Amino acid sequence: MLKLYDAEVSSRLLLGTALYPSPSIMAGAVKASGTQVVTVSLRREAAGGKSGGQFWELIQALGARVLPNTAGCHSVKEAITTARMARDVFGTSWIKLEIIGNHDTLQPDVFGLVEAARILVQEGFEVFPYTTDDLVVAERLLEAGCKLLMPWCAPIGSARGPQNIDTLRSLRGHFPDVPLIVDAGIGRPSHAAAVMELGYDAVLLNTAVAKAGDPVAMARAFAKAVEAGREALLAGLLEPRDMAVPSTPVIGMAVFS
Ligand SMILES: CC(=O)[C@@H](O)[C@H](O)COP(=O)(O)O
Repeated sequence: MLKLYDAEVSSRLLLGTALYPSPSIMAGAVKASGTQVVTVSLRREAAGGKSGGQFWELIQALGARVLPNTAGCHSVKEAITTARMARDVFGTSWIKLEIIGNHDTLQPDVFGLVEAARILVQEGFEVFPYTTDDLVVAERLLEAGCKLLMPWCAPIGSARGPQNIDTLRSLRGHFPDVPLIVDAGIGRPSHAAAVMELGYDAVLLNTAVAKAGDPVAMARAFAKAVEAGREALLAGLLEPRDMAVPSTPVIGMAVFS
C-alpha cells in the first residue's frame, strides 16, 4: 500500500481528467486504470455551467479520491487563492500545487512553489508539489512541510519520458522514506515502468492516456506497466554489467571429439 498523507492506496497510478475526447471516455479510462486518485482542475469546475456541473457529478460517481490542482497558476498569490477555493469546492485539504514559471516548457517556478507550499501547509493543506528533479528544491519543499514530492520527468504534455534518469535516481536515493511520484512527461507505459523500476512510489499522468487513440485501452496498459515496474523492483533487478556473462554453465560440459 502507498500512503499519501491520510490515505492508503493500492494503485500506484494517479490519473488526470483533462483532455479526453468525451467525459464518458474519461470515466472509462479512470475505471480501466484502477486508479484511486484523480486530479481535477478547479478552473474547469469554477467555469461552472452545464458541462462543469455534469463533469463534477461524473467525477464523484467514479469513487476515486479527488486531488484538486492549481494548474494554470503563474504566481504564489494566484496559486494560494486557487487552493483555498479548491478546498471549498471539493471539500478536501489535498492540493496539487503547480506554479508555472516558464510558458514554453511549463517548468515549475520552484521559488514560488516553496513559498506557496510553506503558506499552504501552515493553513492546514496537504500539499502535493509539482516540482523539478532538483535535489535542493526537494529539501526546501520538505522543510516547508510537504510530506511527499512530485518531480517531473519531462515537460507536461511532451510525452518524452524520463529525460534524466541519473537525477531521478539520485533524488530517490536521497529521500528513501519520502513518497516520490513522477508527475508529467510520461509518454508510454515503458516510461512508467522505468521510473517504477527506479524505486518511485507512483506515477501521475494525463496526456498519454487522454490523447491516445484508445484512452481506455491505454489506461489499462499503463496500469499493467506501473504494476510490472513495481513488481520487478521488489523482485530484485540485476545491475547492468560491462562484460558478457554466459547464461549457460560451461563447467563440466561434455566434450565431443
Ligand atoms: C494531470 C496533471 O495534474 C498534470 O500534472 C499533468 O497534466 C501531467 O502531465 P502529463 O499530461 O504530461 O502526463
